Amino acid sequence: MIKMQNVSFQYGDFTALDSVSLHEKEPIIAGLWGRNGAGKTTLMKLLSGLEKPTSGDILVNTTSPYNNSEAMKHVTYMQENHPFSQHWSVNDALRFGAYFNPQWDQSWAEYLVELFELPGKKKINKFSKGMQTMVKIVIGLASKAPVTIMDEPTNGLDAHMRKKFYQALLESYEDDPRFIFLSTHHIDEIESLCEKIAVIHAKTIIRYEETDQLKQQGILLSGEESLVRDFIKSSIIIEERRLGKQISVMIDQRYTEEWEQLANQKGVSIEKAPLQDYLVSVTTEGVR
Ligand SMILES: Nc1ncnc2c1ncn2[C@@H]1O[C@H](COP(=O)(O)OP(=O)(O)OP(=O)(O)O)[C@@H](O)[C@H]1O
Repeated sequence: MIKMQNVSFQYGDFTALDSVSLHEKEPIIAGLWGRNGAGKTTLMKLLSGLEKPTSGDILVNTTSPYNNSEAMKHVTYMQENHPFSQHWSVNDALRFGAYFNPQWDQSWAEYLVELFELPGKKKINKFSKGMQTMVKIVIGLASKAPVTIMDEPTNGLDAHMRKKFYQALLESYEDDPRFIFLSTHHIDEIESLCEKIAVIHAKTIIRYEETDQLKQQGILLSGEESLVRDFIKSSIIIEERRLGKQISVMIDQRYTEEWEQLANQKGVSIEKAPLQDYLVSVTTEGVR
């Protein structure tokens, strides 16, 4: 489906991505998590052929995406601020979607427009941020492209609409399994949908793992400082807070029953770190 091998990318003198490798051969829903400016959009632009890598190789469905209109018939990329024409209504956007995507599913498009209660004739530039996101979702899912890339697809959606998005995405994926890649900086918003998660940091992909596996990482320990320090021994501390004689640390370990039993024996309090906190901590330079 997609393969990036040692890909680097520069905007002029500035290196935005450095030696990125990412390989997925299964049709799955995968997430791309990274902090602001980490390079999510740049990576997505490279995958969708909008930018040419400075070095390295990219294959999408076995062909190089850059400047390759044939390959791009099988890739849909919905950008964070998608450049819809000033004059387009939803109906116009659907017409263009149908024109550019050979696998376009008009009945799905109409179903989604109804699901999101979008007015078909109103100009998209008069829509709220959340409504513009919904239009992106409609085009992205109705395209049924084997590689569907969506930058920040939950941007501006309220809880109710987010739920509708989850439902639509999963239904669409079950009907037609394909590689769907979603970026976010709030992992909680997409984690339940994604089988795997890629983490981008320091200009490269530092993890690409099963979501269930990643969710087990990160242990929070707190208690009297000497007890906690003695307990963690050589584990890597990725976050540390102090309150008088007490400290609270996060360590980069898998939460297991064994850790739980040991902590209880030593009088150290233990909990599983929330995934978002864990990701923020592993991508924060400093405490080690
Ligand atoms: N056109 C450009 N010219 C120069 N630098 C750029 C350009 N576009 C992005 N960058 C830089 O490249 C880096 C990665 O940007 P990118 O937009 O890919 O990050 P992102 O993870 O999508 O960020 P965010 O979550 O804030 O949208 C940032 O440091 C950004 O300032």
